[in-house]
Amino acid sequence: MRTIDWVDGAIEIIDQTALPAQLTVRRLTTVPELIEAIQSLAVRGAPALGVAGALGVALAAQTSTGAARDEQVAAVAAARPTAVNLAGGVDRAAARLPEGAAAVLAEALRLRDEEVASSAAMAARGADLLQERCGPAPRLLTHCNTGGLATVTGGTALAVVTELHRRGTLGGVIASETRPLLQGARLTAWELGRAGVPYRVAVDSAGPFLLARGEVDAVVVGADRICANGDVVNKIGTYSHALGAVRAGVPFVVVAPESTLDPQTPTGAEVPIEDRDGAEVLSFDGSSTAPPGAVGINPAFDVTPADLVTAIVTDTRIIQFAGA
Ligand SMILES: CSC[C@H]1O[C@H](OP(=O)(O)O)[C@H](O)[C@@H]1O
Repeated sequence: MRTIDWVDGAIEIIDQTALPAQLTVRRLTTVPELIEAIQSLAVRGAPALGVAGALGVALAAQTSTGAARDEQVAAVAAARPTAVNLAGGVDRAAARLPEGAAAVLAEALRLRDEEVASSAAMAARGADLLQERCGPAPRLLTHCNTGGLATVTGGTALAVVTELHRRGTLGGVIASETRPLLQGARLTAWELGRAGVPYRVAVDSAGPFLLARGEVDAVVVGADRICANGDVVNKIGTYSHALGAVRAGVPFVVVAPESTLDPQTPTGAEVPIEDRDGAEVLSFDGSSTAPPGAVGINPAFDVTPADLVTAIVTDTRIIQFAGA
């Protein structure tokens, strides 16, 4: 099942806010509906956002013209600031606007198909690397959600996990829950369960201690933007796991398609970090967890400096960092 696709003239997505309780497909027929879905994380994950951005341009080209269309295109690109794929997907499809709506859609569908192929390539390349570096049955820690739900299908870091399971060489996997929106506990757990992969869920702050206790052979995560110097921008909590990995002497491996590399941005210091509503921190499953008057702080991403990264696995290469 694809996380996002173009079906009969509209965008269809799996509504990730309803998982794991309900598997719901939503049909988006207007650009404002798409923007709301992006901002509420009904559709999320860097590669999926890239395809959403490109299909958003196709939707704008199909439903509006002139300045109104251009405003809608700009609004899609600005829906979330951190994952480079979103604006990248918009730019790629928008370059075809002079050729007409059909050309825009064709470009968006090419991007969709490229992301599908990228997932398969990263799965094999990443599994080979981890087996080489960590022995025949690596025990992994992963953060946030990087499965098919974060892409079109297949995933990035989680595709490596499921590939090792398919090979019969996965020693185990711990998914950190990923507060406050629980992409790990809700989405990664759901995907691993469906794939028949045994897993355990840990609170985010347990990661460094589990590493210190020798329970993890490698940390494997995705990315939302990889800067020119190798700094990795990813879900909040990634940096803590990287520090724990280096302290424990185990590899910290990032799995991301080439479309997430951003050579135009020199370092992580220049990346806009999405600050989400603090109320997300102060509630759980719809119930408030803090007293009236509490104020939440809610950066959605952090920056892992390149010197903490062992390797970046993309769909076409492995970038090794000597420092780690
Ligand atoms: C394979 S990219 C997944 C990437 O996106 C997530 O962010 P969000 O759930 O806010 O879209 C997280 O950073 C994942 O690593």
